[in-house]
Amino acid sequence: MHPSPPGHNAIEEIKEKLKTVKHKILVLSGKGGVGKSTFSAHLAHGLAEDENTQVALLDIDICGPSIPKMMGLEGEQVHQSGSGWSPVFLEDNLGVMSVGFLLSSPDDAVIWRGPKKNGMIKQFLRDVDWGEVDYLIVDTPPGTSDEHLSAVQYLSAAHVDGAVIITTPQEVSLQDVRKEISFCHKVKLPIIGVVENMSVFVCPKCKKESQIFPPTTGGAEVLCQDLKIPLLGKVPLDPHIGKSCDKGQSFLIDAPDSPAALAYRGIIQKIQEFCGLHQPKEEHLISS
Ligand SMILES: Nc1ncnc2c1ncn2[C@@H]1O[C@H](COP(=O)(O)OP(=O)(O)OP(=O)(O)O)[C@@H](O)[C@H]1O
Ligand code: SF4
Repeated sequence: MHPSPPGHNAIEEIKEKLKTVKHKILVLSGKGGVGKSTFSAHLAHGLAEDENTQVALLDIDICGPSIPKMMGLEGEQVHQSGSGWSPVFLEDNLGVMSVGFLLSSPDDAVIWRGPKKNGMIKQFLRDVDWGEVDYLIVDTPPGTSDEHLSAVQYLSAAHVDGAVIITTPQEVSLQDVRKEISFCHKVKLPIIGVVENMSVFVCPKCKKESQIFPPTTGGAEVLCQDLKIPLLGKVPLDPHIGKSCDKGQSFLIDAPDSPAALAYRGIIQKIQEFCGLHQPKEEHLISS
């Protein structure tokens, strides 16, 4: 069952709070474990490499917040300011907010039920004091659950630019992407494009490409052609990505010339171009 649309006051408050945020990007995946949080973290790192760009990363994966660890911010806590919660700053121009900062231990399972989760998402959107921000990246929970719909509803009130959908080349993941795409159409969320993650393995010695997960149906490329959605790029499988994340570092800095870092950069550039070209539409609130 879908949650009812947020009340008029909540929408107005969120709209007011996010007025200082120029671009809002949702990162979605139908399946868990396909690399959505890793992508969100590196989108934030990549955009924040320009010190004149203010970037905010919001992790609303209420059941499995992994952003604090990936950003090297485990154990940090949010502070209450006069006008709301202050994000945790990794750099002067990169602020992070995660439900993980509210847990007493990283192992605490967050098993809140729908209404409480929705309340938490609303609170994040309404009460975090982001300040003047160029890009807000929202790492969402996997699936097309209630949390998604609420996040999209609240964010759509504040003009979302669009969604980036992450998948692996495997059919099980692509099937969920199709559902995710129809969900986006249903809630009138523009789709920036699809990222195929863990596409191939590039041998560090001879640079030969091997398909670890051979696509049976043509992978994301065919899906994007069929559904007339941009394929933003393919990120190869690189074990160093996990190592950088475990250390809370940017893989883009750790291995700048690797095929995966180059792929991330190409995708980030396309997202920047999309945000520059597309002005977010006027409110597209859900009437269901
Ligand atoms: N291109 C890649 N190459 C190698 N490892 C990767 C790549 N992308 C992600 N990973 C690894 O895959 C694992 C899952 O990634 P991540 O946590 O980002 O997935 P997720 O989609 O956000 O999962 P969930 O939705 O369950 O939170 C991590 O260990 C991460 O380091
Ligand atoms: S891809 Fe080439 S270098 Fe890499 S392990 Fe195979 S043969 Fe060796």
